[in-house]
Amino acid sequence: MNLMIEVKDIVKTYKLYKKPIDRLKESVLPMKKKYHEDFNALNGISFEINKGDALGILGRNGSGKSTLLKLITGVLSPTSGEIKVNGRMSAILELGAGFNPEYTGRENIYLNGLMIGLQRAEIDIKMNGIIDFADIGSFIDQPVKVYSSGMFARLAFAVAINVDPDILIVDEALAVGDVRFQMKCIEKMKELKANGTTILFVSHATEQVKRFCNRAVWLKDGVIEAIGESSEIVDLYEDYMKYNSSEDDQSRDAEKVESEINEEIETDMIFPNNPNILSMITKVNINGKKFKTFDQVEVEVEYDVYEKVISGLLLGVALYTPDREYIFGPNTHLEKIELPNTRGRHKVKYTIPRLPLLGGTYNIDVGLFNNEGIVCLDYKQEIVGFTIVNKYFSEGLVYINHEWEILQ
Ligand SMILES: Nc1ncnc2c1ncn2[C@@H]1O[C@H](COP(=O)(O)OP(=O)(O)OP(=O)(O)O)[C@@H](O)[C@H]1O
Repeated sequence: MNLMIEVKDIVKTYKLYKKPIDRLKESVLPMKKKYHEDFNALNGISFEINKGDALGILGRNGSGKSTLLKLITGVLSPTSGEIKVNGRMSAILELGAGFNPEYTGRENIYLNGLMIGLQRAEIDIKMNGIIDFADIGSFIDQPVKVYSSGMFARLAFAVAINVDPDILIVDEALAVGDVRFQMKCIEKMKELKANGTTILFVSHATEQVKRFCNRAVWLKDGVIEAIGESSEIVDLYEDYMKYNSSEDDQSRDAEKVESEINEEIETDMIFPNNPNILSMITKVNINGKKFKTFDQVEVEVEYDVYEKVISGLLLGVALYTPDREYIFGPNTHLEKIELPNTRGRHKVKYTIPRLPLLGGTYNIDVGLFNNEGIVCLDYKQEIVGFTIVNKYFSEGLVYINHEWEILQ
């Protein structure tokens, strides 16, 4: 095992001032009164990352994720503790960080390359690859202050990803940029991961962490709540968030999933004008609105693929209660079903032969993803629903097979 990052008992204390003037008072009257409160954004963090690990960093807003990444990249220094980094690191922390707004895109590629530790000649060799990857046309010779956030994202990613880093650090940035570009980035990140690059990845999209990372750490109020195998940690975190998410977190989640409820869509395949739409769910049908426990439920999903082919396309069908309790959500990738992924219209039938749910109302979400579920191509929340009505025969959410035995 090759240790790439070692974080030992890190504490990061920020000084919090009630009013801006307090900071000034404290600096001009240094030996007098203390005008600030100490706030530990991180408190006693220790972990190690080995070569080839992809570590997802989870935590609600303000839990200390960005602070941790800034400490690892050296943008900030810890108040106490030690961080050892072994290898060349490239990072996308905040979009535009590390860019000089007055420089052109091309000049900023040099600036970033030099900061990462490349020689000018090495940057020259990589320059065309980076420009091709960013794909922002003639803007590459414009000052970056005129860029849109999408262009920024493209350039920042193109640089960070194409400089052969030993360690790549990505903070949320994937959320910016269009689907096509996200897919390109994920492909490249997978390639880096396969070649042994160590990756640290902060994302509010827990599914991305589950699918892309092998390990994850959950930060809560500046301490490690859990660390380990990514799917386990994501499950723990999601469980916690279900009952403890703030409005802030919820609004982020709502942004993530554009829900289009019970939408009726065209019957003929129409190619969308928007080049970011690569595939779309066009129809979802269910074989009834009212069932009894153990009835067969069939959901037919029709979708269009607008690309010649979408590698790694997957379809997921998820069952929810009206309170958005997640009951069950298989997908074609996990179950090794080869989903048609070439240009044209396709139709898939999902069958639950004996639905074990007890009385109540249930909803179904349908999602199309690519790259083993990392990039969402289309998502229909609560697109169909049904009710289960029975004569009274049991209680609870699901019927679990069981036996009774009278022992005495
Ligand atoms: N420069 C600073 N001065 C004072 N407090 C700060 C400073 N930077 C961050 N903090 C505080 O430290 C805590 C951790 O912040 P941090 O940005 O690391 O959280 P985060 O998990 O990345 O949050 P988000 O998901 O919203 O980006 C927060 O309470 C934040 O308000």
